[in-house]
Amino acid sequence: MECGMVLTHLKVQPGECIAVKGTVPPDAKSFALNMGRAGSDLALHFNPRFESHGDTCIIICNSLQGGEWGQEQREPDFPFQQGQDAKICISFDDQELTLALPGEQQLKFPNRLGLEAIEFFSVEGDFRVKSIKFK
Ligand SMILES: C=CCO[C@@H]1O[C@H](CO)[C@@H](O[C@@H]2O[C@H](CO)[C@H](O)[C@H](OCc3cn(-c4n[nH]c(N)n4)nn3)[C@H]2O)[C@H](O)[C@H]1NC(C)=O
Repeated sequence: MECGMVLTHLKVQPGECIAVKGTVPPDAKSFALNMGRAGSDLALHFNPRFESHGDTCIIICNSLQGGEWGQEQREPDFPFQQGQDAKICISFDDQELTLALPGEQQLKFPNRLGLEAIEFFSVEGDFRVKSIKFK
Protein backbone atom coordinates (compact mmCIF):
# COMPACT_ATOMS: atom_id res chain seq x y z
CA MET A 1 0.00 0.00 0.00
CA GLU A 2 1.28 3.49 -0.85
CA CYS A 3 2.47 5.51 2.10
CA GLY A 4 1.54 9.14 2.76
CA MET A 5 2.65 11.21 5.73
CA VAL A 6 4.85 9.65 8.41
CA LEU A 7 5.64 11.44 11.69
CA THR A 8 8.19 10.01 14.11
CA HIS A 9 9.85 11.06 17.40
CA LEU A 10 6.54 12.41 18.65
CA LYS A 11 5.74 12.62 22.37
CA VAL A 12 1.96 12.86 22.46
CA GLN A 13 0.89 12.29 26.07
CA PRO A 14 -2.35 10.86 27.51
CA GLY A 15 -5.09 13.48 27.40
CA GLU A 16 -3.48 15.38 24.54
CA CYS A 17 -5.12 15.31 21.12
CA ILE A 18 -4.00 14.85 17.52
CA ALA A 19 -6.43 16.71 15.25
CA VAL A 20 -6.17 15.72 11.59
CA LYS A 21 -8.12 17.54 8.88
CA GLY A 22 -8.18 16.38 5.29
CA THR A 23 -10.12 15.60 2.16
CA VAL A 24 -11.39 12.22 1.01
CA PRO A 25 -11.05 11.98 -2.80
CA PRO A 26 -14.23 11.27 -4.81
CA ASP A 27 -12.88 7.87 -5.87
CA ALA A 28 -11.57 6.90 -2.42
CA LYS A 29 -11.38 3.17 -1.68
CA SER A 30 -9.69 3.19 1.72
CA PHE A 31 -7.38 5.12 4.00
CA ALA A 32 -5.60 4.45 7.25
CA LEU A 33 -4.36 6.41 10.24
CA ASN A 34 -1.69 4.54 12.20
CA MET A 35 -0.41 5.49 15.63
CA GLY A 36 1.81 3.92 18.26
CA ARG A 37 5.46 3.36 18.99
CA ALA A 38 6.59 2.55 15.45
CA GLY A 39 5.25 1.30 12.11
CA SER A 40 5.38 -2.30 13.37
CA ASP A 41 4.00 -1.53 16.83
CA LEU A 42 0.69 0.25 16.46
CA ALA A 43 -1.73 0.87 19.30
CA LEU A 44 -4.25 1.71 16.59
CA HIS A 45 -4.57 1.12 12.88
CA PHE A 46 -7.73 3.07 11.97
CA ASN A 47 -8.88 1.98 8.54
CA PRO A 48 -12.09 3.34 6.99
CA ARG A 49 -12.95 1.21 3.95
CA PHE A 50 -15.28 2.60 1.30
CA GLU A 51 -14.69 -0.42 -0.93
CA SER A 52 -11.66 -2.51 0.02
CA HIS A 53 -10.77 -6.08 1.04
CA GLY A 54 -14.34 -7.12 0.26
CA ASP A 55 -15.69 -4.57 2.76
CA THR A 56 -18.03 -1.66 1.99
CA CYS A 57 -18.37 1.42 4.18
CA ILE A 58 -16.99 0.03 7.40
CA ILE A 59 -14.25 1.16 9.81
CA ILE A 60 -11.66 -1.47 10.69
CA CYS A 61 -9.61 -0.90 13.83
CA ASN A 62 -6.78 -3.11 14.91
CA SER A 63 -3.47 -3.21 16.76
CA LEU A 64 -0.15 -4.40 15.39
CA GLN A 65 2.44 -5.88 17.74
CA GLY A 66 5.81 -6.98 16.42
CA GLY A 67 4.29 -6.95 12.96
CA GLU A 68 1.38 -9.26 13.96
CA TRP A 69 -2.23 -8.04 13.65
CA GLY A 70 -4.57 -8.42 16.62
CA GLN A 71 -8.29 -9.05 16.59
CA GLU A 72 -10.14 -6.61 14.31
CA GLN A 73 -12.81 -4.32 15.71
CA ARG A 74 -15.36 -3.60 12.96
CA GLU A 75 -17.51 -0.45 13.18
CA PRO A 76 -20.45 -0.25 10.72
CA ASP A 77 -21.37 3.35 11.60
CA PHE A 78 -19.50 5.05 8.79
CA PRO A 79 -19.36 8.90 8.99
CA PHE A 80 -17.10 9.50 5.97
CA GLN A 81 -18.17 10.50 2.46
CA GLN A 82 -16.17 10.38 -0.74
CA GLY A 83 -15.37 13.87 -1.98
CA GLN A 84 -15.89 15.42 1.45
CA ASP A 85 -13.59 16.97 4.06
CA ALA A 86 -13.21 15.19 7.37
CA LYS A 87 -11.73 15.94 10.78
CA ILE A 88 -10.56 13.20 13.15
CA CYS A 89 -9.34 13.92 16.70
CA ILE A 90 -7.44 11.19 18.52
CA SER A 91 -6.68 11.05 22.25
CA PHE A 92 -5.86 8.20 24.62
CA ASP A 93 -5.38 7.11 28.20
CA ASP A 94 -4.03 3.95 29.80
CA GLN A 95 -7.25 2.07 29.00
CA GLU A 96 -8.34 3.15 25.53
CA LEU A 97 -7.92 5.37 22.52
CA THR A 98 -10.80 7.70 21.70
CA LEU A 99 -11.53 9.08 18.24
CA ALA A 100 -13.87 12.00 17.62
CA LEU A 101 -15.23 11.49 14.10
CA PRO A 102 -17.44 13.53 11.76
CA GLY A 103 -21.10 13.88 12.74
CA GLU A 104 -20.16 13.88 16.45
CA GLN A 105 -19.55 10.14 16.23
CA GLN A 106 -17.12 8.75 18.81
CA LEU A 107 -15.18 5.51 18.55
CA LYS A 108 -13.15 3.79 21.27
CA PHE A 109 -10.45 1.13 20.94
CA PRO A 110 -8.64 -0.64 23.79
CA ASN A 111 -5.06 0.42 24.52
CA ARG A 112 -3.79 -3.13 24.01
CA LEU A 113 -0.14 -2.10 23.96
CA GLY A 114 -0.30 -0.12 27.22
CA LEU A 115 0.89 2.82 25.17
CA GLU A 116 2.23 5.67 27.34
CA ALA A 117 2.99 8.12 24.52
CA ILE A 118 2.25 8.25 20.80
CA GLU A 119 5.66 8.43 19.12
CA PHE A 120 4.66 7.41 15.58
CA PHE A 121 1.81 8.63 13.41
CA SER A 122 1.19 7.91 9.74
CA VAL A 123 -1.51 8.45 7.13
CA GLU A 124 -1.91 6.01 4.25
CA GLY A 125 -4.15 5.87 1.22
CA ASP A 126 -7.10 8.00 0.13
CA PHE A 127 -6.91 10.90 2.58
CA ARG A 128 -5.30 14.20 1.58
CA VAL A 129 -4.07 15.81 4.81
CA LYS A 130 -4.74 19.57 4.98
CA SER A 131 -3.66 20.16 8.56
CA ILE A 132 -2.52 18.31 11.63
CA LYS A 133 -2.53 19.92 15.07
CA PHE A 134 -1.30 18.70 18.41
CA LYS A 135 -3.44 20.12 21.21
C1 LIG B 1 -11.60 -13.61 6.01
C2 LIG B 1 -10.37 -14.05 6.17
C3 LIG B 1 -9.25 -13.10 6.01
O1 LIG B 1 -9.62 -11.92 6.80
C4 LIG B 1 -9.09 -10.77 6.21
O2 LIG B 1 -7.66 -10.77 6.44
C5 LIG B 1 -7.03 -9.62 5.82
C6 LIG B 1 -5.52 -9.79 5.93
O3 LIG B 1 -5.15 -9.77 7.29
C7 LIG B 1 -7.55 -8.34 6.54
O4 LIG B 1 -6.98 -7.20 5.90
C8 LIG B 1 -5.95 -6.57 6.65
O5 LIG B 1 -6.56 -5.95 7.80
C9 LIG B 1 -5.60 -5.23 8.61
C10 LIG B 1 -6.34 -4.70 9.85
O6 LIG B 1 -6.81 -5.82 10.58
C11 LIG B 1 -5.02 -4.07 7.78
O7 LIG B 1 -6.06 -3.18 7.38
C12 LIG B 1 -4.34 -4.67 6.55
O8 LIG B 1 -3.86 -3.65 5.70
C13 LIG B 1 -2.78 -2.85 6.25
C14 LIG B 1 -2.77 -1.59 5.49
C15 LIG B 1 -3.87 -0.97 5.01
N1 LIG B 1 -3.37 0.10 4.37
C16 LIG B 1 -4.12 0.98 3.62
N2 LIG B 1 -5.42 1.25 3.82
N3 LIG B 1 -5.76 2.08 2.79
C17 LIG B 1 -4.72 2.24 2.00
N4 LIG B 1 -4.75 2.92 0.82
N5 LIG B 1 -3.65 1.62 2.51
N6 LIG B 1 -2.05 0.16 4.47
N7 LIG B 1 -1.67 -0.87 5.18
C18 LIG B 1 -5.34 -5.49 5.75
O9 LIG B 1 -4.61 -6.17 4.69
C19 LIG B 1 -9.05 -8.27 6.38
O10 LIG B 1 -9.58 -7.13 7.09
C20 LIG B 1 -9.70 -9.54 6.92
N8 LIG B 1 -11.15 -9.52 6.68
C21 LIG B 1 -12.02 -9.99 7.58
C22 LIG B 1 -13.47 -9.97 7.18
O11 LIG B 1 -11.64 -10.41 8.68
